[in-house]
Amino acid sequence: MGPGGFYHPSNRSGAKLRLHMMCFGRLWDPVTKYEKSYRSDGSAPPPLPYEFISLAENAIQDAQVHGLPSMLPDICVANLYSIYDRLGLHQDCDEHVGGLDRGLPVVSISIGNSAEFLYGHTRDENTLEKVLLESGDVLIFGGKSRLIFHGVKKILSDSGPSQLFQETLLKGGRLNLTLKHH
Ligand SMILES: O=C(O)CCC(=O)C(=O)O
Ligand SMILES: [Fe+2]
Repeated sequence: MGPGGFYHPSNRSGAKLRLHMMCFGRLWDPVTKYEKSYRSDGSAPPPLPYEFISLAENAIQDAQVHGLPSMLPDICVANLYSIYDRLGLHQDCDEHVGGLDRGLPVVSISIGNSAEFLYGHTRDENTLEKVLLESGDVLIFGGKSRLIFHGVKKILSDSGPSQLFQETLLKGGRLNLTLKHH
């Protein structure tokens, strides 16, 4: 919380999302998208840490067997979930159309409690696949799957590494770092 830190975002209808969020590198928000450089409290996003960039680049390199284009991230959206939080089905589609067309990958890193992650090529509930994202998992979606529908259905309590919860401020929550190129 506080300037530049986690806040409680709303969607376009004014309803609060069921998570807290902050950005590194540049600003994205469910309502203002990439339009604004400063948040309503006047704060600018903190710089994108070099370690985040290198994590994303290494992950994409490791996935090269799947023929994905490389991607130099310029934004990290950090989502913080309590065990009661979730994220509805959506597409990450506010990035430049050229990058979307080329299928520039998105790198999503999970830390803390596990999440039930749903994904599919349509919004149709019956065709959605489910995968459990555990602490340390890295999910990459790019190429033909860049505009996949996805969401977090549920956070599983007491499912993260106890040492992580003891030694950090992430007390029983889940942190997701989504790295992409605007
Ligand atoms: O928390 C997650 O695993 C997904 C986050 C996400 O889809 C997003 O921030 O756009
Ligand atoms: Fe997303």
